Amino acid sequence: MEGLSLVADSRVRGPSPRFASSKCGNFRPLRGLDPRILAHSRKLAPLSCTRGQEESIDGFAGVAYASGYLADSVEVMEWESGKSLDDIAAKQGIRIRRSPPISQEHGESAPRNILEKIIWTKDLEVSQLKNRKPLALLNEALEDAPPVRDFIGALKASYLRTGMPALIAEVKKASPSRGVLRHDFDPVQIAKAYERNGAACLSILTDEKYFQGSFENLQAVHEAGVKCPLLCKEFIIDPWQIYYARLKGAPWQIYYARLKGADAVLLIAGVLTDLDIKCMTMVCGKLGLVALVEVHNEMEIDRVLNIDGVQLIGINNRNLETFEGITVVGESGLFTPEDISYVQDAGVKAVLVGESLIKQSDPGKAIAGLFGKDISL
Ligand SMILES: O=P(O)(O)OC[C@@H](O)[C@@H](O)c1c[nH]c2ccccc12
Repeated sequence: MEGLSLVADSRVRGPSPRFASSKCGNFRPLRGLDPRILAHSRKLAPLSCTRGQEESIDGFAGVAYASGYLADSVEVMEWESGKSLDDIAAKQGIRIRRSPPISQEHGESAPRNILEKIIWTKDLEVSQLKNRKPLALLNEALEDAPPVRDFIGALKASYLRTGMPALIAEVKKASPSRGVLRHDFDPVQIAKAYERNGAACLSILTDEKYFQGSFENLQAVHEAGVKCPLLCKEFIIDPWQIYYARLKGAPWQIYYARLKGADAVLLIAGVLTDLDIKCMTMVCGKLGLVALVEVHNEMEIDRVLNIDGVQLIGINNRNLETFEGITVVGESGLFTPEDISYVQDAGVKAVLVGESLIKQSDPGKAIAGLFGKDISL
C-alpha cells in the first residue's frame, strides 16, 4: 500500500450491525468470498454447503469450496452460527468495511480512510463488471489463456544473479496520496525501460479511479513483448477479479485475439479475511498465478503465515523477520541505495518500487541510481 498512513486513522470498533441484519437477506451480492453471497449470485443453494453439494458448483466455487477444510473452516462456521461478517473481520484486525453501512445508525456512512474509500468504489465497480462479464464466461475463456510466467522464479533468479533484492518495478501514473507522479506516462515505454535496466518483474496498476491505471495498460505491456512476469496491482475483493486479471480482457475478445494475462496478483491482508486469502490463493493456484499477499503490521503477518499456500509476502513495515520458504518483498517508499541495503539487511529478497523510479526523467536509468549499480548486467 501507500504506507501505513492509509489505515492509520482506523479505530477498532465493534461490528457494524449491517451484516448482522444480513442474515435476514438484507445484504448485497458483492462480498467476495462470503459463501452465502457467492451462492446467491450464482443462483445456487446457499451455504449449508456440505461436501457433496460442492461438486455441483463449477468455476471459481469449484476451486474454492471443493476442499472440505474450507467449508469446515472457523469463519464459515462462525458465519453459519449468525456471526456478522464485520465481526469476523474485526476479530482478525481488519477495520476496512467492504461497502458502506446501509444506514447511519448502522455505523458511519463516510469512509474512515482512503483505503476504505477505494474498497467501496471497487465494490461497486466489480459488481458492474461482473454483470457484464460473468464468471462462467471468463472461466470458459480460460482455456485459451496464454501460459503464465514464473513470477517467483524470476525474483529468485534475479536475486541470485545480482546479489541484491530483485526489483519489481511499478508502472504507476498516480496515487491518491501523491497525485500524478508522471504526466508523460507511456506504460509500455516505461515497462520496456524497466526491463532493459534489470527489473525482474513489473507491477502494473490497474485501478483507474485512484491510481489512473487500467487493465488496458496490463494488456498493452504484455502484448508489447515484455518478458518480465507481471503483477496485476489491483484491489482484489472478489475472486472474479482474479479471473479478469488473468484474462486481461473481456472474454468474448478471447475468440478474436490471443490475449496475455497477469502472472501474479496482489491480495491485501488488511482488507481480506483469512478465508478470503485462503480461497483466493487456491484460485490463483488453479489458474497458475502467484498471489503477493501484502501485510502492514505484525498481526497481519501472523495471520498470513498461518495460511497454507502463501508463497510471496509483501511487507511495508520494517520489522522484518525470517520467513522460511516464503519470499519477502519490501514494498513502498524506497528511494536510495541506503534504503535498498536497509531492507536487504532486514532479509528481503525483492523490492517493489514505484514513485522513486517513475518520477525520474528516465525511469529505466533510475534503477541503477536506486541500487547504486547497474543491475541489468
Ligand atoms: O511508489 P512506492 O512508494 O515505491 O510504492 C510502490 C508500491 O509498493 C505501492 O504502489 C503499493 C503497494 N501496495 C499497493 C496496493 C495498491 C496500490 C498501490 C500499492
